[in-house]
Amino acid sequence: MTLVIGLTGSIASGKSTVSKMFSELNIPVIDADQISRDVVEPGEPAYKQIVNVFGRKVLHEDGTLNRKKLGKVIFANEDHRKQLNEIVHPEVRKEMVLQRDGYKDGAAPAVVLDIPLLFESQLMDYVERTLVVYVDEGTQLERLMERDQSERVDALERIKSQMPVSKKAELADAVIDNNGTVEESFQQLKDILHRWNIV
Ligand SMILES: CC(C)(COP(=O)(O)OP(=O)(O)OC[C@H]1O[C@@H](n2cnc3c(N)ncnc32)[C@H](O)[C@@H]1O)[C@@H](O)C(=O)NCCC(=O)NCCS
Ligand SMILES: Nc1ncnc2c1ncn2[C@@H]1O[C@H](COP(=O)(O)OP(=O)(O)OP(=O)(O)O)[C@@H](O)[C@H]1O
Repeated sequence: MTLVIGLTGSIASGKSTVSKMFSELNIPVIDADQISRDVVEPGEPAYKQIVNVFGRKVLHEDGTLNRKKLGKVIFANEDHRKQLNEIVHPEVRKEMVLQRDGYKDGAAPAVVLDIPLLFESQLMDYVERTLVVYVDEGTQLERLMERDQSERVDALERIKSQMPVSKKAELADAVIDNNGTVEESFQQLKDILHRWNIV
């Protein structure tokens, strides 16, 4: 049986970093962020709805989505964020389920759904176990600003648009404390997967 693991956390808590560790262990990862990029490509249904709702101001000259501009709009305004989520999330969920079911009862001992908004979007029924990558707020802000070269106000807007990662850690079946080194987090992951009889 293939165990379906929901990997989540908050922005810049280290989900992608832990996703890479799963790949190193030959455990497949389905990345909701990547799917959310695929479904807004020009010509996709969600792309047309985004242009209808937000206008061409959120597009580059070449017609592709200006992610920075759309991000500014939706992280500064909850109503706009809800409008975008209503357009994109159903398309992401459809594709995620398709990919997940392709792995079930396959050879892999587990498949991972990397879903940033797993708890906010109440997607716990899509997975069997939840794993949260935890980081304290100060480290989260520092790493986010460093990675995205973003301003403090923009980084804080994104962090505040999600459930606090400390709350997610309380809801999770297992937690990786990612405040230390990447190696220390990798050891925590292996210990959890050993407990779950995956490795
Ligand atoms: C607004 C967009 C265009 C900004 O793109 P950008 O390349 O700057 O960010 P990216 O997509 O890489 O997201 C980075 C992180 O932001 C956070 N985030 C993204 N969208 C949201 C959202 N709607 N609500 C809360 N947090 C979000 C997540 O932690 C995500 O991992 C993009 O984030 C988007 O399309 N969001 C709506 C779809 C969505 O909710 N995706 C995240 C979960 S599937
Ligand atoms: N243990 C760690 N030590 C130092 N830096 C780290 C650690 N874990 C992650 N990072 C760095 O912190 C930043 C955020 O990590 P990552 O991109 O994995 O977070 P994320 O949760 O996937 O973010 P997002 O929600 O935006 O997808 C990256 O630049 C990453 O290299």
